[in-house]
Amino acid sequence: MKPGSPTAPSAPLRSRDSAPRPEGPAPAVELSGVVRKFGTVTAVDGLDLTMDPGTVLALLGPNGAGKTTTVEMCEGFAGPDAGTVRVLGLDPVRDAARLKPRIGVMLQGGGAYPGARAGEMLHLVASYSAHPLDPRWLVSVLGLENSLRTPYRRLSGGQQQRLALACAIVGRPELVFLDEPTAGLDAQARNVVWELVDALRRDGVSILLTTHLMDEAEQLADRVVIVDHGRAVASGSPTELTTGAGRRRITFTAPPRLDVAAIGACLPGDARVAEPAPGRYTVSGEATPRVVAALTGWCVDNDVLLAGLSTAKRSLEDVFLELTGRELRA
Ligand SMILES: Nc1ncnc2c1ncn2[C@@H]1O[C@H](COP(=O)(O)OP(=O)(O)OP(=O)(O)O)[C@@H](O)[C@H]1O
Repeated sequence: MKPGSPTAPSAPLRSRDSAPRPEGPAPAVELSGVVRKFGTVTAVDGLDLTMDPGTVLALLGPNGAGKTTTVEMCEGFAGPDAGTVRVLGLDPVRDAARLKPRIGVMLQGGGAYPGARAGEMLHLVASYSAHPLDPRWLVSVLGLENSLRTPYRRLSGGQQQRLALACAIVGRPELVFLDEPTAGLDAQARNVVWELVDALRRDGVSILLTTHLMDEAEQLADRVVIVDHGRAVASGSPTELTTGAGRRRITFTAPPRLDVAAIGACLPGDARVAEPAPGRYTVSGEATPRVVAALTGWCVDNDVLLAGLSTAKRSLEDVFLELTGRELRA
């Protein structure tokens, strides 16, 4: 949360339950070999994942990657077909009664009573908690003052999203699940949500969020797990994933179907060129002036005009493309 921000949370967010437990801190979330099938569709396919307490972990992946299914198993809505799921050291299905007071859940689509007014809903959810946050403070931070008397079904999509977030955190959970928390929000509302997530993290709350927005994952997460077809294809901090231990890579755009083997043969060292998507190329190995000169030299010799060339830090989108050969938004 930026200093001086008019929406800066000032109320204590820390869970009353967040003091170290005698048995030592269990991982906030631990999945081991988790499989979940729907008929012939394998939504989650052998997923391993460990999330440290007090951190923000983003599950990043395209539509249908298995993010929501994974989160729903953590929330105890369904058990896995194989493997184990542990949340705060507990089995979310078997130990649901012990776990529910310690977690907050923001569902895609809200999971609300359609006729209830926004203010009634928030106060109802707050009443389930022994030590809730002040609902008036949350309403103010999330800009919901003018929506309190509006029935849930009449709220705009963005207002429903913000109310769902307020309901997820009003009980001071130790761990919050946020499924696509900024889907459908405008830039201003998205920033408010990002700032609130940041404030929760600073107060020691663990947050598992799903997103298909690279900038959201980069901005919020301590650790990103890139998911595709129900599997983790890469994980690490945003910096680790985008810089690959500090190295910069060359990417370039040019007409599709260039002879990548021929280009690679002109480059110094063992650099290889790949075309993971039509017209988008990557060069393996570290970007150096000699590699750039050799690449542009090949273009001169072959009358190829580059549309773009970058030696900047890779984005998570680039990382996903390199790993899967597909665009993250596809
Ligand atoms: N209840 C269900 N019945 C049948 N198939 C399902 C069910 N829930 C999920 N699936 C399928 O499982 C796969 C993973 O879906 P899931 O919703 O977990 O992906 P996701 O990564 O959250 O996608 P999105 O970003 O679109 O929400 C998809 O192929 C989806 O169609």
